[in-house]
Amino acid sequence: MVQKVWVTYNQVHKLCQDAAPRILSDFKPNLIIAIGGGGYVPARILRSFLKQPGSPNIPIQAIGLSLYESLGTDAQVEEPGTKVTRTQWLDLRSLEMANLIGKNVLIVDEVDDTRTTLEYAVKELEKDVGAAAKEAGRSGEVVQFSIFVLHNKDKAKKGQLPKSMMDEKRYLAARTVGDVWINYPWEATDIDEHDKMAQEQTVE
Ligand SMILES: O=P(O)(O)OC[C@H]1O[C@H](OP(=O)(O)OP(=O)(O)O)[C@H](O)[C@@H]1O
Ligand SMILES: Nc1nc2[nH]cnc2c(=O)[nH]1
Repeated sequence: MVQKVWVTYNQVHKLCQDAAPRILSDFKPNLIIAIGGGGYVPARILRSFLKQPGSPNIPIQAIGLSLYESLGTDAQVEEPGTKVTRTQWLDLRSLEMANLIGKNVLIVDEVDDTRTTLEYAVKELEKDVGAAAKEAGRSGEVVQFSIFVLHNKDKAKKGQLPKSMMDEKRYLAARTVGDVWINYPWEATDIDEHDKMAQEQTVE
């Protein structure tokens, strides 16, 4: 049986707060792309910590990717699917997205498990953004992608991220954990029970 851990809203908030200075100094994002559903709440919290006086908020765009589904008898632990499903994508022909060419984009998700989702997101975004830049006659200008996740599971990964991203340390996990199942607060149907489980557990 896989070990389960419970993470509270306050813990998520503080993980975003702790990571923000490093994201601001090293990644300097012009745009956040949240991978839904799990990336939405961390992305929104992070935006408040990335706000600089005198500068506008960093915009958040969303992509919807789904790999896991509830299949087994244990409703709390989901099984990985075999392929990533796109439920929402960016409109790269919009004016706002064209403005992104040559800028820094921070991809946000809550958890890096097998890395399948992040590999898919980075590959597909690089491909689409590259094509948009070419179309705009600006192929020389790349979009620099970086990644922020709340939790990275320390395990053999099925997906790979670009070597340059890892070498240049454009990947940040607020916490590295073992191969446990993390229950996030936004998945809870009874938040008081969720918080109770979080309080009673022995692991942080
Ligand atoms: O590293 P991986 O093994 O790819 O797993 C991580 C992904 O799995 C979860 O998404 P899920 O497919 O459950 O969709 P959801 O965010 O809408 O719940 C999570 O939000 C990540 O996107
Ligand atoms: N909630 C949740 N979703 C996941 N998707 C992949 N791993 C996890 C996990 O540990 N918790």
